[in-house]
Amino acid sequence: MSTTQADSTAFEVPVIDISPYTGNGTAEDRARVADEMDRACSTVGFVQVLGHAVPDDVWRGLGEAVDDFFGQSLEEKKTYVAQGNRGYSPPKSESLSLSLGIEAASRMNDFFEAFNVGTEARSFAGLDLSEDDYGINVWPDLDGFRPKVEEYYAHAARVARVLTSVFADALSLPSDFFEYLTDHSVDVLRMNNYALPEGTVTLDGDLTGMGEHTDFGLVTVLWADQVAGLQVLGRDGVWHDVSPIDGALLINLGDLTARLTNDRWMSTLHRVKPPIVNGTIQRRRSVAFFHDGNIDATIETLPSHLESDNGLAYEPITVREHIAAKLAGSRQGKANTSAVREAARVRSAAEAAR
Ligand SMILES: O=C(O)CCC(=O)C(=O)O
Ligand SMILES: [Fe+2]
Repeated sequence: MSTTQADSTAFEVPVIDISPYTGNGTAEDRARVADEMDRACSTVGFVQVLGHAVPDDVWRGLGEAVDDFFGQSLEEKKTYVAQGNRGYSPPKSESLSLSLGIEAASRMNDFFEAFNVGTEARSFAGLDLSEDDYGINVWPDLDGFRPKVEEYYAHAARVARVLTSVFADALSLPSDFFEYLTDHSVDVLRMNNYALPEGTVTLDGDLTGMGEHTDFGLVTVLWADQVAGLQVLGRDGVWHDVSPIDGALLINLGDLTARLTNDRWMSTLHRVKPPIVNGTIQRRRSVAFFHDGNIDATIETLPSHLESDNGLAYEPITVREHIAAKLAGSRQGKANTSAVREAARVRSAAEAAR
């Protein structure tokens, strides 16, 4: 067994049933869900969501698509390497902790491999958007892959939008508040595969599946295997193992929502450190849907949350500027010096674990 510095006692990721929002819930039921969301977002920043209404066959189809894609040879997968935040990322091509300005302790890039698709500028015919900001999808030549992924994508996008309407209620905002931030949202679906062919690296217990990071945008909807590996940094400064209960989607807030609420709602640090059992890593899959907001939207702290700034107010930032700074870190090895608050949290957790 590797040491993961995780302690799973006394840490729970709240379970919230959002069916009053996905169906026709009463005002009272919705208010209860919004209250639960406010509590979860201000104490944990991760939630397990039930009542999301993703049909079982769509859920299963996504898993099949992921297996089909990653089951190909590395050589085949590499033919889908693409520009920008699209296509295939081979193992060890990224280092997520640099998105926070932190050098990975192992100085080794993360071993996950990923395949990304997302919103394209050309889907918004009436708007003058650049493909450089959005990206052009590449689709593998695999039977059934594209329809399965597109079906799940549509559901994940729906769930993300339902969540922002829960957020609007929970933050006492007008119910259409998030619409002006998200009507041409930069959304990306990232399929992650954590598996290392035997003999490719030394299994020394210091391997990182995906380095510690916060997500960049408004909210992330995460479909994940129940295999161990995902760890979340609690307010106690300790990394906790998290795995979803049956049928739950995990959701977590990103930096932009933390900025809106001046950190009352948490963009929680997380990482993936699969346990190594008898010298082998158990394969794990996850699929993250990132709902990041319109590329040209300016994110500034809500007037209702300006008071709680402990002397550290966030400057307004556009979604474009924020994403560019984070990606420059994880993809080009350039530390993001503006993520001061998040980086301080990672360092103090490392100190505490010593
Ligand atoms: O694999 C996971 O469970 C987490 C993935 C993740 O954090 C990400 O893709 O941003
Ligand atoms: Fe993440």
